[in-house]
Amino acid sequence: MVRGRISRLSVRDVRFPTSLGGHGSDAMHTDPDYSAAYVVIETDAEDGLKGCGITFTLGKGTEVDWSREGCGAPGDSSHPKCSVGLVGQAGGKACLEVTRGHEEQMLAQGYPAYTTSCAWLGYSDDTLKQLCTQALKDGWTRFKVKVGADLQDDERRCQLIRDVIGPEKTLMMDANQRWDVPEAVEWMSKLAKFKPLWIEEPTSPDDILGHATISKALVPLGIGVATGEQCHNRVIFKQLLQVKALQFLQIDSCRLGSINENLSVLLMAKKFEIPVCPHAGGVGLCELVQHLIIFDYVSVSASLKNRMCEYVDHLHEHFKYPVVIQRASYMPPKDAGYSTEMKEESVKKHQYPDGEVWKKLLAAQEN
Ligand SMILES: C[C@H](O)[C@@H](O)[C@@H](O)[C@H](O)C(=O)O
Ligand SMILES: [Mg+2]
Repeated sequence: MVRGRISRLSVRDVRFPTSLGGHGSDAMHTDPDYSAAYVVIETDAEDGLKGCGITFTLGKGTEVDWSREGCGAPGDSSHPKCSVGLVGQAGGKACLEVTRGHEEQMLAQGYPAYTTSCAWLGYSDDTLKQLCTQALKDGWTRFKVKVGADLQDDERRCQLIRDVIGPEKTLMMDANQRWDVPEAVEWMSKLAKFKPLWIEEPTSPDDILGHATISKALVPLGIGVATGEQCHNRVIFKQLLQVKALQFLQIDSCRLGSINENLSVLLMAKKFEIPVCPHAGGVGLCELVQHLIIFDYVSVSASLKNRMCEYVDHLHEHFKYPVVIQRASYMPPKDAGYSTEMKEESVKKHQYPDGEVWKKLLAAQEN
């Protein structure tokens, strides 16, 4: 049923200076400022029905998305590191069939997560050690480390992490597209001793056959290939699945334009029996993707084997309905909608370049 007509649309450039602390840094993106074009569509409906959307970027990309979304055509994102998610906030629960037992299990235990927050590439060894130690204490058992810029550094950092977390905990590696195909195989042969479960984005995300070659070469080493955070539609995923290019499929709630596109990928993954381990982090990606992955468990995959959702411990405080993590798991959100809405106060403060935070930072840069 249609309620109300669109009465106002706003697009704002919201940026968080994450580069100052090295948060989010990897072999490809050395100083990201986690940012978003934040869209709110208001209606004249009496109950104040509105829709909120985010396009995650690493800073400057917001300008591109800002102009595109301003034209009312979100959904396609083809430049590095930008994701689009736009959805009504007033919907109820997803109206698809659920399996009651699994729903109850989720409500009690949550969906298993892994953390990327301990081992960004720009963190010092001390920070790495300290964050891994703390994460272990907090109950985390699965960790992801950024690799790919310098082999010696990678070896030292991975050793350091294994020393803290021990041989049994799960370790994943993420190269953020840094290598070509032979280089990926060679590099991972050197890092195999640290027993990674997967290597993520070993090469260009568009190189479907390249991923297949890497997958095949790494099977004897017991390392899977994970990819998907840059895949913008179901056709790319279809081909990755068809040529056995991945062992772990990483949907991104915003990069794949629309919930429907995400759902079709979840269904394909089920058909090919490949576990979905969503990409998250950035600005609001954890908030959004938790809905999709819990739906996947309850209504599609019905399995937790080899499955976990990424968690990144930044910027949740700016969201009206932030994720709830307990015992290293995502607890199912209880509010209606897609958890996309940001706090107005945060948006105002971080608006670029006029928000309070940026005014100060830009003034300091000039002096
Ligand atoms: C630039 C970003 O922080 C990426 O490093 C991040 O999204 C990453 O690829 C991830 O898998 O979490
Ligand atoms: Mg990644």
